[in-house]
Amino acid sequence: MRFFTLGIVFASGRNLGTKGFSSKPSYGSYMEYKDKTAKEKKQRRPKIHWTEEQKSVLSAVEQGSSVFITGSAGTGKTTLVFEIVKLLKKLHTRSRVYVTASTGAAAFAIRGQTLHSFSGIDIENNYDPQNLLDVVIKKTGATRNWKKVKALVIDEISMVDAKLFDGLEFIARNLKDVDETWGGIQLVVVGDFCQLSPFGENSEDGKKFKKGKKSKVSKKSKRVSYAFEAACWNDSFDLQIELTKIFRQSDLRFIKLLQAIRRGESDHPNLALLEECCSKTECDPSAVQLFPFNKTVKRVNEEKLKSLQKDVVVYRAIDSGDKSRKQQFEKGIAPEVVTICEGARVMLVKNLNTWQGLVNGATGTIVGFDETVDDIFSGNRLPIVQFDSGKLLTIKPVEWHVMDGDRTVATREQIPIILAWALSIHKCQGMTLDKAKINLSGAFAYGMAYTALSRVKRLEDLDLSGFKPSLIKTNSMVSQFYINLASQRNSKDLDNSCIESKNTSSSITCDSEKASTEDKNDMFSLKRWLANRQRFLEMGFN
Ligand SMILES: Nc1ncnc2c1ncn2[C@@H]1O[C@H](COP(=O)(O)OP(=O)(O)OP(=O)(O)O)[C@@H](O)[C@H]1O
Repeated sequence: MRFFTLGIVFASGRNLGTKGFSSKPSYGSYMEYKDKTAKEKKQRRPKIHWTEEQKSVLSAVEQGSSVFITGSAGTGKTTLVFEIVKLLKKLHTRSRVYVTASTGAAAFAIRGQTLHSFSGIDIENNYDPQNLLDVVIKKTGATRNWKKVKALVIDEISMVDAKLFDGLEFIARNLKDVDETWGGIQLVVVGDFCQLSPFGENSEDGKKFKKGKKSKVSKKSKRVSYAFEAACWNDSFDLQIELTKIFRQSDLRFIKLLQAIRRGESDHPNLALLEECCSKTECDPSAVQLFPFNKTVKRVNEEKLKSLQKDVVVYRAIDSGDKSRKQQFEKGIAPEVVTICEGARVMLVKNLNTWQGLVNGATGTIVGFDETVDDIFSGNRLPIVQFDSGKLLTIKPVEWHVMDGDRTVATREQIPIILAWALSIHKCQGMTLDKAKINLSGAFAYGMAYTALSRVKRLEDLDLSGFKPSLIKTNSMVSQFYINLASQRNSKDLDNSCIESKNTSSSITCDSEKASTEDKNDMFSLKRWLANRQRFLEMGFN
């Protein structure tokens, strides 16, 4: 098994283009409308320059290795998954690659299906491996998936229980009838254990538990067990890698602050920076408000919509496909009903055009309804959104799919916006927000403060209330996991360097040059390199 963790490297955010869409498209027929939408999708996409870390993952995947990819928020995990899926499909053919995520929202984001629907496991199942196997064998579709799968991607692993992870491995080994870990399936597992997880003390039920209202759920979910605690975890991967180059933020002070919060440090000197964000007197009306609880979010959005005192327009989703699979839409981000009016604050919930900044999480205001374009299904005029970036766009319906491998089993058609005066912190995981007004009062979960604060690119875009250092919480098992991951990499670095330095006396110089050219701005890497160098000298190498 290999461990691989590079030093922390900071990079500036991507520069997005400025071209806008026409605000008043006029499409004669439904087919023309679909054609035009397809052409728009094919517009130039931004070029991604893969980092060395990302490249090492891609080359490992290309060689058939099983990998675990982790890293802070905004390190490009999801971006990498898309590229990995392309590679896997070339390696194993389309129909043998299954892309899954532990939640509906995450599954939509990576154009996959939920882990449960792929595997045939129900959420309420007892995770005893033999019991799980018995459940799956009775399901023809799931058994077929397991027999067919050659590569399995699992995103948002922080939300998968250790027992479930072991159970899935047991099923794979048995149904594949191959006596290897995971029955020889190439596994790609992705996630950040420092962000939110839905179970145990990390869920809203955890709050009930703390307050002493011992509900059935809270009793059951008292113990948090992370996938990395699974007995098969270490044998499951050839490579475990922590991506360290952060793309979402570029301000070094902010990055350091977020890293400290991610590690659960509630006394970091950079915490003082948050004080400035707490003392803002004027609230930017374009900022998305984030709250720990859904009920607050719903209340704020409803109150705001009502206060506009305008006629509302209602868009109902059109669902098609398998009835049981359609239920999955309820858990996803695709809204069933969108109720809006002129002046409403909204947010895109699908990437429309990454190059133009029209991405999941982009916010704007409804400035009117297009007189020339009807929603083909509801007959309503389509809404025109003035995005905060300045772009004006008529929002047309898009499709979300529930997949079973490479088969679409259900489709939802809806306009891809939701009301966005307020959102829950759980819902914003994975999003980049232009501006956020975060109220952390009552934040109850490990990683909640980190997940919320890491959504914005700059400290200036943050308006904070209800914050106290005690809200910074990281599970100690999670911290230990990351320390082990880093230290195993460090000792591997040292071993390799020692071998190199025995072979060539110039190896330290070469490494030094490499560090200074590749990681110019990377103080952490440099410090680590210096520490290693010191250890070298102490060991008698020079
Ligand atoms: N190699 C790269 N070059 C330039 N931009 C990149 C690169 N990799 C990722 N990005 C950009 O970084 C941003 C964050 O990426 P992404 O959403 O994939 O991060 P993430 O690790 O999945 O974040 P989160 O954990 O919050 O979901 C995106 O805008 C993405 O386009």
